[in-house]
Amino acid sequence: MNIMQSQKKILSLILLLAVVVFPLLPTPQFWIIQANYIGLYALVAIGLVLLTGIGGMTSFGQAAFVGIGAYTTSYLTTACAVSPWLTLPIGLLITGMSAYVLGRITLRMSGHYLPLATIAWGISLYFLFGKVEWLGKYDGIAGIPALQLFGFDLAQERHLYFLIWAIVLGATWLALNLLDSRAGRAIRALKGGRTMAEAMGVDTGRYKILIFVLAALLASVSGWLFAHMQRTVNPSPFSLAMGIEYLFIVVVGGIAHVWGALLGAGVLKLLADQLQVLLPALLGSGGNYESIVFGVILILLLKYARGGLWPWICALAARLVPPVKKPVLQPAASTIARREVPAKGSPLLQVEQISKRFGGLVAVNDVSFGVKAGEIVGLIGPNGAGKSTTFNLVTGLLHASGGSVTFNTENITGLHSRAIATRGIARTFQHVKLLPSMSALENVALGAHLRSEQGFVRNTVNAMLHLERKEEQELLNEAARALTRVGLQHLMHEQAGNLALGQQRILEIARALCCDPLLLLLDEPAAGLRHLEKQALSKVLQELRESGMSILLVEHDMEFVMQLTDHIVVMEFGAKIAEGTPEQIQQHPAVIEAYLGGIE
Ligand SMILES: Nc1ncnc2c1ncn2[C@@H]1O[C@H](COP(=O)(O)OP(=O)(O)OP(=O)(O)O)[C@@H](O)[C@H]1O
Repeated sequence: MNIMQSQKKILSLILLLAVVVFPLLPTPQFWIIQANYIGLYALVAIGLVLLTGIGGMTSFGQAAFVGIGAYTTSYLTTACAVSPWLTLPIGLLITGMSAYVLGRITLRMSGHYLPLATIAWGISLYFLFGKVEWLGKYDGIAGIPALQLFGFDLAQERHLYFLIWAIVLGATWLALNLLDSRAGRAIRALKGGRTMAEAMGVDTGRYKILIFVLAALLASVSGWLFAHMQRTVNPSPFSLAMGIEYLFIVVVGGIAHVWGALLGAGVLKLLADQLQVLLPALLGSGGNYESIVFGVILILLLKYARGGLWPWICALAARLVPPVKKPVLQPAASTIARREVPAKGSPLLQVEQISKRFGGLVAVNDVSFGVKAGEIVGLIGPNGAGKSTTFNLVTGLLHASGGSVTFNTENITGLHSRAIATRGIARTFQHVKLLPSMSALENVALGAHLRSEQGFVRNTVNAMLHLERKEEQELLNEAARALTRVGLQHLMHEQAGNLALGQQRILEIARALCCDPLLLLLDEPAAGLRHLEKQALSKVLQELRESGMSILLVEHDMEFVMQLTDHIVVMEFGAKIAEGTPEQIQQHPAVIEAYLGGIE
């Protein structure tokens, strides 16, 4: 166990002790009730951190899921005398199913359409609670029984406190574990957009649904606890206004931090209580003035501290107690199965008469070429020649209007990028697509996503319970090996966003290598690199070729291409105009005319 881990363990123990001791002290009842409310808000907020702060999907509708949990138990315990301990799983099932259906319909929406959709179902469910006869309409349901556990009467706030906070800390632990895993990297990659994550083999649709359902389940548990704490429910606490308040909590606490959810819930609840007393006294009349103050705080936060309070506190703590530098991992020999590499010189990729039309524009026109195992092929041409489009056709980011692509004897035409990544084609991007707040090691480990042998559900459950530590260590070891291969091992714990552009480009290559590809597709790998960096990159690529890797690269830097590649394909206006060895291409009249004409 290293020093960082022991520091974390000590902090966790102090926190646990504080939570346990708080109600045992002669703490006034008022503060116990406040702590219970903070716990209920924190549960919803943890889900929102996963969904919005980390997954990048803004939801205004979480209060409706709290409502489903609360109304399910309220109705079943009062009208059907079902035990509250049975209504909890029933509520979770109903919430989970509703969230799954809503998620399937709405999560495909992009931009502002998704938040608008969450507002729509938030409002719909609120009115549903208020209109249904057997749910008591706007008067709601009263006479909900208190919880009983091991002979303890949880009607007493001090007793209920322990249950609420055990659940909150449990949820915090599960969420932190989830994020610190292969599944967590996939979830964090969602914010970087679909393209990169899918190219690394991440099923983005599945992970979006996963965190949507998890966030809804946490909200549902909060609703269940709320109903048995209040002993009465009506639609008001589940309205759109409350949905906005939950979002406000995570923005204040730190929208991308699980601990920020707890902090935001505490700060908001305590602030609201103080303002509710203070403002009417100051202004001389009653009213919801605290909402105005919250509005102003929100605007100030969005302008000056978008990350919220948690990162601010962490930065302060790091200044007081500088964090211990993590040691550079010395990668052990790989323990994960690798693909069988085809014999050097055997045909690996064959592109046959491929075409792509964008409306009236023919971006790629009947282009054919091949890549043999163990060779580096360059795809060159002037700007707009169709090189990137060809790349995107090979990697499944675009679908061809005609022609075919065969890889390792299999026809892969029309497959989507995840399926193509699964077959052993990994790529980098013209405009670097890294996750800037993640470390270099974690970014590279994302490339190893497909190398886990566990299924989706098992992997997620194991990740939440931290039962996959051995496999996680193997994946991180693979990432460390890839970083060592490209000479960036000394930067493995550095945030990717802090690296120079040249290093970021090489980091993308390491991430692609971590997929254990048979073919590496590099889109302008030398763009923006200085002379020495280009030389270093060229050396890395030559070493990869020597180790049997096949590479197809698009590049503008002629010197780089000519000294590195075995074979070159030249495109102009979407068509192939020449191909051959670097020497042949340098002499080719059509190339000199069309492309190298200006460089005598
Ligand atoms: N999604 C798209 N919709 C419409 N036109 C597109 C699209 N993508 C590319 N094009 C057009 O297709 C042509 C080829 O573009 P492409 O990006 O493949 O060229 P390139 O050779 O990679 O250029 P560069 O070297 O500047 O990156 C260009 O005219 C471009 O404007």
